[in-house]
Amino acid sequence: MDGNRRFTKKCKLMEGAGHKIGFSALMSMLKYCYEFGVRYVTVYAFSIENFKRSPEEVQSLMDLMLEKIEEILKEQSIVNRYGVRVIFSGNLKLLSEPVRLAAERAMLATAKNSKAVLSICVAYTSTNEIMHAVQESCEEKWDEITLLNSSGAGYGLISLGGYEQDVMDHLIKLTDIEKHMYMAAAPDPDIIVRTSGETRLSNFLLWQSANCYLYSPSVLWPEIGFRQFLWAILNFQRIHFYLDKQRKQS
Ligand SMILES: CC(C)=CCC/C(C)=C/CC/C(C)=C/COP(=O)(O)OP(=O)(O)O
Repeated sequence: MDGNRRFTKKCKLMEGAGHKIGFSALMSMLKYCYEFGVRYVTVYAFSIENFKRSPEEVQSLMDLMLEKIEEILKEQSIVNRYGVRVIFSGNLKLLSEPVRLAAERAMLATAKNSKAVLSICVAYTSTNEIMHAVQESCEEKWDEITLLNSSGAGYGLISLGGYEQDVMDHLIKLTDIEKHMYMAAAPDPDIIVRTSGETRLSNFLLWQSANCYLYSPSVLWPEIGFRQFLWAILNFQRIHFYLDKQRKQS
């Protein structure tokens, strides 16, 4: 959701206004998604890098987050109207207690919703997610790892699948790591939309985006609307249709 501060400057608004309008833009985009049958949406709301911003800005973003979490829990909110399960993904221990508790409350309150999943990435970076998943996988198999070390057997520790899996037994497999990803509740994305014309992933879903279509409209996030939503879907379908045709011909 790139370009909220630039939108504030561009429209000469009060500090923080761009992020508030950005939240409304998010609600509109979610409505389009759910109306058109997109069941999994993941948003990059606050990265671990964002903690390096000025304390005032971090505080104001956290206040906004808190206010908006309360809003999405209301009976008539988009989340409840469309039966959306909300998941906060990231290193939630880095959040202040009120925000972390509100996030946990939101996850609990929507846990039984089953029509769609909204993953909100906060205190998130992809490299942190991967490190966390590898550490959890090692911890899970710690007894076996120590046994292996003491026996001196020539086994591999981590397997990424493929050839080496045939010739060696491995304790930690790709599926073990994936199960511990913050993103485990959602399938890999088909489309990543990054506004303001940026084509970098900036440490977002690096593991999950291997086969993903990146769409980067030039609008700032608060300006995003139905036109960009439609373009994202149509371009994705066009590329898929073309790749399918190529595959059938070869
Ligand atoms: C509950 C919930 C999901 C709340 C989300 C609210 C929201 C819109 C958060 C966006 C936060 C953010 C750092 C966006 C990037 O724009 P930027 O600040 O980096 O702006 P810039 O790209 O112009 O510098």
